Amino acid sequence: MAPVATADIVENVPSGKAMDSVSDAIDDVNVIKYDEESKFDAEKDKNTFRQYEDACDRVKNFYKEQHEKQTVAYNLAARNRFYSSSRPRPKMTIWEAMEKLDTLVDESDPDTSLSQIEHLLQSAEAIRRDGKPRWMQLTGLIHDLGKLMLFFPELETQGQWDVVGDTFPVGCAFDKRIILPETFAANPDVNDPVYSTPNGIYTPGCGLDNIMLSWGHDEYLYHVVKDQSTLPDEALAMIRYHSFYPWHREGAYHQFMVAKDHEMLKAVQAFNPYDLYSKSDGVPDTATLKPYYMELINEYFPKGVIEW
Ligand SMILES: O[C@H]1[C@H](O)[C@@H](O)[C@H](O)[C@@H](O)[C@H]1O
Ligand SMILES: [Fe+2]
Ligand SMILES: [Fe+2]
Repeated sequence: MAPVATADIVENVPSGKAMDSVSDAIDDVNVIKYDEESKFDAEKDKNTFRQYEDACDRVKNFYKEQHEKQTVAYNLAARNRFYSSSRPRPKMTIWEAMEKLDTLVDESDPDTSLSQIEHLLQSAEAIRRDGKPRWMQLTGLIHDLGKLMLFFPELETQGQWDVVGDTFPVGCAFDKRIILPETFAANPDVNDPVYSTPNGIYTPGCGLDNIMLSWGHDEYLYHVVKDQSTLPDEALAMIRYHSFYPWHREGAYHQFMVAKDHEMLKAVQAFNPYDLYSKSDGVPDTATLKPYYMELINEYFPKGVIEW
């Protein structure tokens, strides 16, 4: 857990008794209160988001390709490439990464016409306006930076289908609650005697850490951030599972969860409205917001330059 900027809180608090309330105050700024209603999405018309059956051909074709090609074999190969010790790792700061990502148009997304940097700032700003912890604001700011993998040739991404879009486990049956489920018919794993069973290669209660989620920007960024930042576990879960809608929204694959996953589910669900419904907010002014977020980045990424 990262140290909180305590200067303001600690000032003028000399006695031992009062110090207790200081640590209470520190906890308070860092903790998400799950029972507290989000003010931010109360006004949104949620039925206008994620309408995949009515989506344009660009989005439908994206999922057709993704559902056909995300196989166990492909996922193992992608992970091998990523973990290979000989892989040269590009180096850049978080802000440089945000600027680099800005040219990407996400083919899986029916809900935004804005650039990636604007989407990241919208998410972070919505979290900040709702008075959520600083680490969660930063999580909003960076959560999609994994899409940068498209620009790193050594990762050999195959197109957008192994970078963006919702995620789902491979190695067990594809659940009907994944969007456009009929498009899995063309995935060779549906004919595999093990991968096509409800639990597949996994056992119930094995924990989500042991499930191979379709390869893409969530898993990639999770691995980059977990060793190079001081962000808490909840932030790492928000990054790793934010596209896992069949799990966090539809309630699928719960048989694999362990106690920690139930805690993390609350965090991911608390994060989701800020990712999804902020897409209809106004366009943020990048230059004005930069100083605030640079400070936040420096707080949780002590190295400055990140190895991607
Ligand atoms: O189209 C979107 C987009 O690619 C997001 O970054 C991802 O997190 C969502 O799950 C997906 O539906
Ligand atoms: Fe995402
Ligand atoms: Fe996002």
